Amino acid sequence: MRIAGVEMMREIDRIAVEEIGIPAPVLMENAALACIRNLDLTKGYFVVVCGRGNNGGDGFAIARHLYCMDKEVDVFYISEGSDYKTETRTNFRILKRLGVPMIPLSSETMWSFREALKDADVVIDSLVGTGVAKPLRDFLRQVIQEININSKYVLSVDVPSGMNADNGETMGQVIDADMTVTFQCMKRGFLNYDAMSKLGRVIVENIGIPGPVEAKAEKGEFLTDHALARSLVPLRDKTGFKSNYGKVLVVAGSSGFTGAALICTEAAISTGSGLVTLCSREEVFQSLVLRLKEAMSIHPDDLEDGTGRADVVVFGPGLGAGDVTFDMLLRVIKSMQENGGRSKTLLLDADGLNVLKDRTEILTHLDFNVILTPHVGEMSRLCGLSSEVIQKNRIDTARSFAQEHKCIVVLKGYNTVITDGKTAYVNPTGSSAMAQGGMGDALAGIIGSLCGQGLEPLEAAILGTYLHGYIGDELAGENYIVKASEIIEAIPGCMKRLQDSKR
Ligand SMILES: NC(=O)C1=CN([C@@H]2O[C@H](COP(=O)(O)OP(=O)(O)OC[C@H]3O[C@@H](n4cnc5c(N)ncnc54)[C@H](O)[C@@H]3O)[C@@H](O)[C@H]2O)[C@H](O)CC1
Ligand SMILES: [K+]
Repeated sequence: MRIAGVEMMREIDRIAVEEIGIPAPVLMENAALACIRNLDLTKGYFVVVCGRGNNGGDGFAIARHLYCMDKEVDVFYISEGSDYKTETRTNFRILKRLGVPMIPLSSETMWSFREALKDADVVIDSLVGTGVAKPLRDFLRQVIQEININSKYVLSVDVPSGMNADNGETMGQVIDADMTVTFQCMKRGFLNYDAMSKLGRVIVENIGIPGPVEAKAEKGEFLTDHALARSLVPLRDKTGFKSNYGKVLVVAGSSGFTGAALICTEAAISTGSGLVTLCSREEVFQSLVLRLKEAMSIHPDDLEDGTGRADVVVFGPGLGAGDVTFDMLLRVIKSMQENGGRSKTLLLDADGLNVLKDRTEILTHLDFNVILTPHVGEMSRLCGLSSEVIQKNRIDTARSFAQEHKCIVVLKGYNTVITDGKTAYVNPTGSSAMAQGGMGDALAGIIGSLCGQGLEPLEAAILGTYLHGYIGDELAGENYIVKASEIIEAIPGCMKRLQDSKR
């Protein structure tokens, strides 16, 4: 599914109507019906609040459908401002002719508006959508405030009115929606963490604009959907041998951080790697000896050997952020450069990222694939921006770092961003039930394993993050929190279910 901002939505609309010739009233009708589909039609009394742009037009059309269904409908509308656009005027006039109660909003009608809001089972917010990107006029702010204070349940049409669809910021005042039915594409602004609490449940509805039209206006930003993730799960050949499923070297763990090594290694094994080797220090193996059943092990002195044999090196979990780790990283990089590494991948996580602080230029001239999996703190150390700035611009930050350093960035957190600098995918799975130590180590092992099984690094990162969160969501359905070890146990079953699913 594509992610779009204001300009891209306008362009999609223009191409659909002007170049392809889909009549604009058809799109408005489809938009209205998409909202109707998501309304609780067992309810009896609906209040529709309409602005003067096409978002208001959608609202007028929704009111008509509710009227046709014999629902009690009151329409309140902004009576002053710019002229109606053609389709909005058409829908406004139809309602007038039908005799649907229509009340212009003003200070005189504010009292009856308030009473209607209190009585309404559902309030439909059709004030403004993607057409406004500047601070709202005072009167509109007041209307929004009344809706927020007095309504039981609000469905926002396309965008909660007052939210900037590009960045999620509030333009003076914003509707606090229970559900947002947005059209055709996920809006970029909805991915802003601060915006999420205003959206309620988000439903993306197709309004009859064909995919190729969207593609013409596309800006390379997508939400990973189930169908994409499913299509990426590797098919295992009947005659496959362990050497067909990738050799992964995990370089991880130190005294006090043995769990990181164990989790990362086991995650790679459970995701389906043919051979997984852990490179760690003696003391790590002493405490893991009884637990690592399927993995092989090597001593750090043999790092070059292990790197030479591996298709993928996952480097960093629990290693420590000192010079020893940095030296090990340089040895891995040198060995990968020397071993003709175009198809090989280095995944850097945790301390593998921390040792790159102020040294990220070493990433730019490597002959093999590099994947970085930072959380926001690690991203901040890598790029020098504050966590606050990064969180407000997650896609842009990850994308420009990936572009500049010629690598793939997986910026972790709610709505993890995966990007190679050209395209960016936002992952919709996972929740704070997974916010625990060890989760990142598991993700690194999963992505590394998928690379070794032949997925392109970007694909491996897209599927790995989706799968990791998908498993977390399944487990969180019945558990308050989810442990990394539980994720690992569930990987094979979830991969099978994902692959077999029809959605
Ligand atoms: N994208 C599509 O294919 C379709 C979109 N539909 C709906 O149309 C809106 C976008 O409509 P548009 O007319 O461009 O803009 P809005 O309705 O969001 O708002 C414009 C409206 O707002 C008023 N206004 C402007 N600035 C201010 C301000 N500072 N303060 C207060 N009010 C302001 C002014 O009256 C403008 O006219 C999209 O979201 C969808 O809901 C289609 O119906 C289907 C196809
Ligand atoms: K709206």
